Amino acid sequence: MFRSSFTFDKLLDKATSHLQLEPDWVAILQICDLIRQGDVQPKAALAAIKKKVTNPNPHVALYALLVLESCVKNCGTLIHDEVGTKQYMEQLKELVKTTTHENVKLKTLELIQAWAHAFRNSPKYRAVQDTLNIMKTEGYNFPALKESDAMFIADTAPVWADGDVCHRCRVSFGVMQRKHHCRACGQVFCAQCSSKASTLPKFGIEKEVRVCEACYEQVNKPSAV
Ligand SMILES: O=P(O)(O)O[C@@H]1[C@H](O)[C@H](OP(=O)(O)O)[C@@H](O)[C@H](O)[C@H]1O
Ligand SMILES: [Zn+2]
Ligand SMILES: [Zn+2]
Repeated sequence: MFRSSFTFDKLLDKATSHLQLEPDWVAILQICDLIRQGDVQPKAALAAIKKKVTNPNPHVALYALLVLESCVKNCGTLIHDEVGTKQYMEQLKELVKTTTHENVKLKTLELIQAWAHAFRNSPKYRAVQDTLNIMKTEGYNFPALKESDAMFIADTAPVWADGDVCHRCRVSFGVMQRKHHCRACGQVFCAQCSSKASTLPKFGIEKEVRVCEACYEQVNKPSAV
């Protein structure tokens, strides 16, 4: 886990370096992979990204907004649950109010509007639409909506469940019996019931990650010809 968060920080520094002449999409998508694979916690990732978004250097801030945009597009519920909150939207509204860089302001307005459209049928993320409406009444001019900005990948790995016993064999967790999570179904298992690994292309996970016995069978069963 430590190595992954170190990798995450390195990738974020690289993706938001003011020395970049253009977006480093490889680094940006690797950041999304780390989040999707559960290698870095969404809260920690977003906190690090927010620090970069509020960086006084406009290049760093703008690249950080691109990272944020990609995470929302590619990491699904894991990220939406954090970004779609009143608290997070207030932070973005504050950025629009305080930034002295027109392009940072414009990009942030663009994101708020795209997310409000993307989450228009999700009461859970009501705070996004509310923020858009409030800012419009406060006189902020939003750019024209680009439908493509509001298109997110549909399938992302499920949020991890919690539990005191293994979802498969019911053994109780403790000091000698550690919890593990299957990246495919999100359930919690003992080591014996989640000892296998598999790629999960349907969730955009290209590296082998921990899966439970049932999901391993499901993902690797020979497809019916
Ligand atoms: O080893 P621990 O200190 O118990 O921490 C556990 C590991 O981080 C597991 O990662 P893994 O699924 O990749 O094993 C994770 O699924 C559990 O939720 C954590 O409790
Ligand atoms: Zn078990
Ligand atoms: Zn599973």
